[in-house]
Amino acid sequence: MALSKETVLATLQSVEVPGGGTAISRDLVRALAVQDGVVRFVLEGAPQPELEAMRPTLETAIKALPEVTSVTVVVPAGAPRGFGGTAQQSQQRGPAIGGHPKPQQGPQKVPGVKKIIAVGSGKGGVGKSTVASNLAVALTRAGKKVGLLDADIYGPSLPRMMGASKRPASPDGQTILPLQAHGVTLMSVGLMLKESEAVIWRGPMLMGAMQQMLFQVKWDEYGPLDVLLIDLPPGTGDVQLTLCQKTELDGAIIVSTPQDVALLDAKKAIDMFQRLKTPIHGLVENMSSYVCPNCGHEAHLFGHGGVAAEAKALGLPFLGALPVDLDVRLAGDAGTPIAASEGPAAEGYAALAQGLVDRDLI
Ligand SMILES: Nc1ncnc2c1ncn2[C@@H]1O[C@H](COP(=O)(O)OP(=O)(O)OP(=O)(O)O)[C@@H](O)[C@H]1O
Repeated sequence: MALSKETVLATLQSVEVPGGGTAISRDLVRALAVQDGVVRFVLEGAPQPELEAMRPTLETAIKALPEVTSVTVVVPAGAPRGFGGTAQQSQQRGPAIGGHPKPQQGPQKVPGVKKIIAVGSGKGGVGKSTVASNLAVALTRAGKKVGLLDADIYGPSLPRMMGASKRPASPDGQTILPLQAHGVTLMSVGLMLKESEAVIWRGPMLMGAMQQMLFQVKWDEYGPLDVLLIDLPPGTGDVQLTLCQKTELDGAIIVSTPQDVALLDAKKAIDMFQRLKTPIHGLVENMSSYVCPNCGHEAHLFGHGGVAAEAKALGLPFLGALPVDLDVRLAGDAGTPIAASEGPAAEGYAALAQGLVDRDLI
């Protein structure tokens, strides 16, 4: 009888590996290929020395199968640290982030959260995280209990923008306790990983991480949330899809600059949400205009009014225009969003927040 994938998986499941458990129970096996007696797979999801230590055990076990002619087990160089491990290890260093998504029946509510709103953009660098962090603070100032999840796995900037850098605690090695900054309950993949780790993840790892960020984080740690804002990565990839499939998403806000290239990508993001049946709560034009602080001249660096026009054409609400403002950038870099201060920029965000509250979206 020809060697099957199931036989190899069953063998891997039966062998205890150094560090405890099996490579299957610890979700360490990726890209298993079995063909004509040749077995190949990748070991990923635990510290590299641990993976190297278990490689010979696994190779020996697979080679012992009668139909096997060769075995190749690959441990990628620089495998992420801090994933996987036994329950005891994971309790010591906090929960493992990333891994295959767990089976789940349909979209589920996130415990302790009334509404979930995604903040997305098509293009990167248009100010999505700036808008998400400031909107979170403005909504908090308007009396709402707000959570903010940084799902921008490839460039998590919310810890810096919100002035939070502590690694979240996990008393039982499973539940993750979010941080609190400027009155906002905050969690970011960036707080759980070393800077270079997430960028090497493939789709399933990203999807697993998203699922954990939604369901393993104790979002009501500081009281039940009226809304959880999710800062998405730019584009229309695995994170966006996971979010729409795993949770009951109440709506999405799309941020764009008025520039044609940004708008083109924003339309793709809108199309994706519409196809996934997520209501679009509205569009925000960021970097809409620039008023020279010296002479008062108003310039339109990236064009002007394009997002409002697009919203009208698509029959979607236009939520507001936010100018290019040096203070907005400096405040973000300093870890205190401008919405936490007084002045015209903070008022712009307060108006954006109030508009959402008035329409009963939050
Ligand atoms: N209205 C604004 N005025 C001045 N600077 C801004 C404004 N909006 C965003 N910025 C600055 O532009 C840069 C990019 O913004 P931000 O990180 O919010 O964009 P993003 O769309 O989330 O990017 P990414 O694609 O990396 O997630 C940041 O340095 C931010 O401070």
